Amino acid sequence: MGSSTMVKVRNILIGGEKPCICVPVIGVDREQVLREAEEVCRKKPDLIEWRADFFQAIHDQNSVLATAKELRNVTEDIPILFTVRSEREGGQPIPLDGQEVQQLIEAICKSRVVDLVDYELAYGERIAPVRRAADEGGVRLVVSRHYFDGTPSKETLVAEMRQAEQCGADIAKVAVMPKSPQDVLTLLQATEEARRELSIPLITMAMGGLGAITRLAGWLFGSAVTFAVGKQSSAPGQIPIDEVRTVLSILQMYSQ
Ligand SMILES: O=C1C[C@@](O)(C(=O)O)C[C@@H](O)[C@@H]1O
Repeated sequence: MGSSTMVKVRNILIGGEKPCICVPVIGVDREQVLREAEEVCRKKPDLIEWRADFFQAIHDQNSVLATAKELRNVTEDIPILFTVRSEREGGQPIPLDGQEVQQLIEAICKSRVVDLVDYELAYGERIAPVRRAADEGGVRLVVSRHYFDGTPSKETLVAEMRQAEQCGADIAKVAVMPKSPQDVLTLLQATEEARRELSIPLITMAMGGLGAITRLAGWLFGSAVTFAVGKQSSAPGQIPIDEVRTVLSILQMYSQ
């Protein structure tokens, strides 16, 4: 099929000709989140990710919704991706179980204060109701899978992106932790194959130092978004946004 579908979110196009840069915000409370967001917005990322698993009041839905609303005022037209990364996939320990996370994500979708939500492929049957809530709120759904301890086979990675699409994802995302240059190639090959097969945009990265190349050149293989550091890093191997932007612009200039 080939990834023909682009996802338009506010003023940006995900899966278009240019790669998008997403910067995480990982503050632990309202003040930190808003201050960090103000600071990173000055660097003009294409997207902001609120990693709400770092937020200490995550158990208090009203507080999460109120902070998301304030974040919206800070980021203005920069789209917000709302993520509660599970501990098993590299996130912070949080006092919510699977059902409570689902309820929170659905509430966030329906509140319409964010533009995209991340939900893990491992949640399985819970994805369908989240998809419906996303539709209700006009929110885009990113279905993700993270391997913090290694890199599965290319076939597994492609199958997971395919499964994400079948579950109704608007965007499929996979992250791996390479232990060798071969693992980095596996991630890039899986990206390139999935790009040819699937119709939704992909976000892929290899983490850590070995994987840094994928954060800079992954879009040439089909990764539509790269995560970069605005103020604080949310995963190993992320590179500061200004440096990512410089390299992307050089690659874009000479890869036409
Ligand atoms: O899924 C991802 C990608 C990421 O893990 C990275 O490696 O850049 C960073 C996370 O904040 C984000 O949710």
